[in-house]
Amino acid sequence: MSNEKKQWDPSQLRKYDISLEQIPRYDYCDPRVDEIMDENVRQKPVIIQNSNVVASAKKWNLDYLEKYMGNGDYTVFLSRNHKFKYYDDKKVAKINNGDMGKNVEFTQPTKKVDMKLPEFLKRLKEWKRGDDRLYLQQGLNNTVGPEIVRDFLNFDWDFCNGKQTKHNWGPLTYNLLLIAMEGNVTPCHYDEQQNLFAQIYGYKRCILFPPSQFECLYPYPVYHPHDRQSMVDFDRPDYSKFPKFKEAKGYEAVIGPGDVLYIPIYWWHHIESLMRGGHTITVNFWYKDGPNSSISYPLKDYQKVAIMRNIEKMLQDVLKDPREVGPLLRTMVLGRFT
Ligand SMILES: CCC[C@@H](CC(=O)O)C(=O)C(=O)O
Ligand SMILES: [Zn+2]
Repeated sequence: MSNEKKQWDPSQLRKYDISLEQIPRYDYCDPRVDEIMDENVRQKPVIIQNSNVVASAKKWNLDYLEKYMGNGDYTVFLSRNHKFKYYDDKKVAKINNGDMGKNVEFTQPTKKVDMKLPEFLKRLKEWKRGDDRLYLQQGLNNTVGPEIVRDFLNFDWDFCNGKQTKHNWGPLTYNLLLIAMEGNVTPCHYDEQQNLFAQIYGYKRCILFPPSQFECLYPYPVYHPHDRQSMVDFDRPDYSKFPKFKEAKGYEAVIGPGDVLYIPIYWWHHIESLMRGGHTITVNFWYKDGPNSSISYPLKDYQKVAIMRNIEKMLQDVLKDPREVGPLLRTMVLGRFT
């Protein structure tokens, strides 16, 4: 892991026992960027350097944001530890109203609150060991002030739209503004969207795995609120429950201001704000997948993940009790397809 910029030190990275190779970095105009992103060839992660995707947000430090973000209520997650594992509210509700039977429980690992930006920034500045950690994760919408809207409109949309068209992505669904405390971790998960992950301030370490590593990363069942998240705790992996995690092979990079990391759809990613690196600011660009013009065989790994998801959903719908899904699949497969 080269830290060519000397802006950070390997001691600021959390230690994991995972085999990792470097994610390549190329200038935004280098043809290899599109070759790597090409969905028909590789669709692998790449760091796009020196683009102007979010150049208009270079001035987004905390004072500027406090001054111009406006008076909206922003979504902030609170966590008792450094992890901010995503959960789906709708799936929590289904469990709480007994849709999955009485034997399924779920404890939310983080608390989602609405907070005005000045309060968030005050808590960030006054934070001391033992306090809840905070992570602001807010869709950029019309609650932000006119200066922020102007900066947003001045993102390099030609570049983003160019990638969307060239790589047959679907519509842009979301731009999420992410303001993290140093050391915050978003644990390993995949999203069903293409992602241009634009780093604005501070440094984030990103660990990615291809969809083919599905069986090494043990995602929660689809009905579970932690659907799409890995069940493996990278800090303390339970190799008896998740033996194949030992075989996981990933990619990593540390990204800084001006870097844009392309996270391909269905690729697993674990993202951490460097320890002792101060707060970080990121804006992501989530795009739905485009229409599959023509299905080509063999199917791609990520398409097989989508198929497995649909099978799980269908079984869950008909069986109702999640405890029956495993035994039925074992009956169907063991001794017949193995
Ligand atoms: C809520 C989104 C968090 C982000 C990871 C991170 O920056 O902590 C991510 O997972 C993504 O952009 O897909
Ligand atoms: Zn994600």
